[in-house]
Amino acid sequence: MGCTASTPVMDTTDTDYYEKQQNNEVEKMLLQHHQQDKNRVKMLLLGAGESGKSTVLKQMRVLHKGGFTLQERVQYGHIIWADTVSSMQKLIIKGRELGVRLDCDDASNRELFAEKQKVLDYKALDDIDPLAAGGANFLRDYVLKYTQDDRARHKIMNSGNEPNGANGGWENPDGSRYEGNESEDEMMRGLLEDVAPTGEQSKKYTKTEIAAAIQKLWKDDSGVYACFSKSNHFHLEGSAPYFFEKAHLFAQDDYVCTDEDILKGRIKTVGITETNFNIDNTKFKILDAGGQRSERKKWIHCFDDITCVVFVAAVSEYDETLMEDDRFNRMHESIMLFDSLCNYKKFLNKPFILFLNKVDLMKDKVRRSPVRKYFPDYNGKTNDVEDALKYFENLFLSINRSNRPIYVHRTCATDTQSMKFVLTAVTDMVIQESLKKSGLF
Ligand SMILES: Nc1nc2c(ncn2[C@@H]2O[C@H](COP(=O)(O)OP(=O)(O)OP(=O)(O)O)[C@@H](O)[C@H]2O)c(=O)[nH]1
Ligand SMILES: [Mg+2]
Repeated sequence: MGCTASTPVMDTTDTDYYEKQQNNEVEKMLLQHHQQDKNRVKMLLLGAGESGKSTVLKQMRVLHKGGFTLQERVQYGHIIWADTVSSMQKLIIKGRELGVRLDCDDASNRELFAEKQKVLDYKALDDIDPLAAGGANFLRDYVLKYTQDDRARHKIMNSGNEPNGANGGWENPDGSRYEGNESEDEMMRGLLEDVAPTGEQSKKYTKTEIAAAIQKLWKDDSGVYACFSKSNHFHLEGSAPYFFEKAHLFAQDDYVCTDEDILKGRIKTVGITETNFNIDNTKFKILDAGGQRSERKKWIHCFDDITCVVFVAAVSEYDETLMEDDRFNRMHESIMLFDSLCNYKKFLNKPFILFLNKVDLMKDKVRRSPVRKYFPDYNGKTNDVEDALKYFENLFLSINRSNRPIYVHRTCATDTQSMKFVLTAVTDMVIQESLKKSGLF
């Protein structure tokens, strides 16, 4: 008698059987997801606040995702208009504080004097839709950035809370989240009372008139320009000159922002955003982290399974202080951050890329602001951008205590043409590296 191998017979009437089947399916799916995730390139964009991380990500979207939605173009239109007005107001107010003589403060210069009055009276929040501009996050950032009212700043800074997440929820000091709306709305209303317009004043002028006044002050008031040259002493939007030049367009209610406008515009990143790309048949997940101090405690949550890190440092900021603490030099902060990330044990065997960003602004800056004044051991030529860039590049590289090379690129993140080359070189290198690691190359 032959012997046959017996196969266990499943009792398909058993309810356990169906449960086991389902579990197997779920496990299979999880495994597949895990496998897919392992094959995906996970690139982290890190660096201090305003260094240009989100601008790099925007360029990736222009190159690989066809750019921006209409909703984003409208949102940036509102934000840029508010930033245009507030930046000019700030130049006038800071000019006085810094002792810069403004032509528009001279009552005998009637035209400029009147234009200044219009700009100072105008309340940008009157003419924009705060919801379309980003809701609670926009309003809070607006108040923090521009109000001259210390009470409002103080109230926010000491609230112990930070809005985070798309709907503007707040993280409590103990780490729990508050998503509620009522008291947040109330708080925002309270804050805005401190800075909000009476409504009456603004309505005296149209946006077109205000745009014309801004452009006149920018072009004809030598004091306003002199104050701009000292803007390393206070916080001013880096793209303010661009906004002033195009103020007449941003003043139009139906103006739709171009790609360049969006690249020049700024929305601070809150938390960590994830964007997926398909580049040369490789899936990229790019994580863009908010760089301001209060945001950095969230970084650790995305450090696992990283393929590579792109560290963005704004080299033009060697003579500026932090928005969040004006006692700290921005470049020192960036170097300190680079030190801890480049030598962080989880990143030691990962490709590490350094973008020395804002080289366009650096070129203008070295002519008027000597590097040696802020970095006494700088021994390159004064006013020489190449020497200054080399100095900062060496400074960053000297911090690397690992054996792996750091890939350095000098970038202008707002320039699509040059970024196309840089980003292609970076993604090619990362794809090659990950193929080598997976043994496929
Ligand atoms: N001129 C110039 N402006 C730049 C460059 N890179 C970024 N910017 C501008 O700098 C501002 C800040 O850039 P973001 O990309 O928002 O900075 P970030 O690092 O994402 O900042 P956080 O989200 O706060 O961490 C924006 O207005 C950009 O347009 C550059 O290379 N040149
Ligand atoms: Mg950002």
